Amino acid sequence: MVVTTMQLLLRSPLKPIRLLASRDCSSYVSRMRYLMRLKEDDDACRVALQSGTLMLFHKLAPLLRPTARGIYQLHKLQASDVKGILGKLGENEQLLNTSVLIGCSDSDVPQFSLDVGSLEQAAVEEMCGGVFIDLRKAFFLLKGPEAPLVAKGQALLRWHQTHAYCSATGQPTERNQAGSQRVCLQNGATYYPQMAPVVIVLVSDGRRCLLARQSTFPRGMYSALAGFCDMGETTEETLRREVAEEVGLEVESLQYSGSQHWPFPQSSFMVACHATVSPDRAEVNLNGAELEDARWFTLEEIEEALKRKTPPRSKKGEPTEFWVPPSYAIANKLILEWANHTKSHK
Ligand SMILES: NC(=O)C1=CN([C@@H]2O[C@H](COP(=O)(O)OP(=O)(O)OC[C@H]3O[C@@H](n4cnc5c(N)ncnc54)[C@H](O)[C@@H]3O)[C@@H](O)[C@H]2O)C=CC1
Ligand SMILES: [Mg+2]
Repeated sequence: MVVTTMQLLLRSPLKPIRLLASRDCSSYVSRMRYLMRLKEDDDACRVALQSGTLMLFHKLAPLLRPTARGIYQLHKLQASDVKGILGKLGENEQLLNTSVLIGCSDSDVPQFSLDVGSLEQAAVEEMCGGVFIDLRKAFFLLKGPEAPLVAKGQALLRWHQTHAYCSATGQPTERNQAGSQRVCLQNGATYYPQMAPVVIVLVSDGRRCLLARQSTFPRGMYSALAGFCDMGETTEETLRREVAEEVGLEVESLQYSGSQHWPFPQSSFMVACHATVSPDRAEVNLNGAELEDARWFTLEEIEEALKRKTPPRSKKGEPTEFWVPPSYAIANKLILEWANHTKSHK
């Protein structure tokens, strides 16, 4: 059937998305109100910093702590620990005030992140018993809620490092204590941290799913198709355009799956969907300028790839086994959902 008009169907539009309820709803509300206050009240935020926990970064690489062979955790420090490190390494204690507020733990402890890129990396690592690891690698090592926390911490620090000046006046901007905004000292314009909206889509023909790779991806890794939204586009329009541009296919239906903040390249807001194409109109016509390869994968191939929890190693010259993004990446969630759905309908 030739699709002449936009036939993108959002299936089950009224199906509710269940949120993980906290054990005590009122404590969730009070935590959110507390965070709101810290963003508005610089003095309260400075007090909170003294009793909060800090995640350290060095030139945007997070500090992790090895806990057992191959197992790492985010290394969280107290303000007093950080002051001690700054003092021993001859750095002004005021550096602590460049921390940014990230959140609040379930036990009501405010969480901050701080970049100590001005200090010698090895010296900080030795004093903390940790190691600064590139964020992409850290995503393979961290489990549970630590990965989104570290992503948020890094993204906010990066935003401050790249928004020191007003884009209208060229004059310096000044941050509030929480780091939730910056204001131009000349014209008073307020800047807030931004994310670029991206649609990520796992296309299926009912039997197989379509994954692609860019030449910059690590060897052997394939992911779902993704693309930035153009100004004025809806999610559906971006999805339809990106699939057409990148692989020359026309999608027939889509279903929303979830969303995620992704700290690369400068903070993206990923909107994840499943989409279908007709099996008799599934021939890929690759846009070689954007993608190195795009292929249909069977359920068996996907199940094998999902078993690999870390990037496979291959000897020089040998082809690398096919693998998919780490479990924290929303692409992984889409692939897992597709595999479970396809298996249950076999
Ligand atoms: N969390 C996840 O599971 C995954 C996340 N991603 C992310 O999705 C993002 C978008 O995917 P791509 O295929 O690269 O997008 P894309 O297909 O739109 O192509 C990227 C190109 O779009 C242009 N562009 C337009 N607006 C842009 C903006 N705001 N920022 C940067 N470039 C912009 C640039 O020319 C850039 O080279 C990537 O940055 C990647 O990090 C991609 C796959 C999986
Ligand atoms: Mg793309």
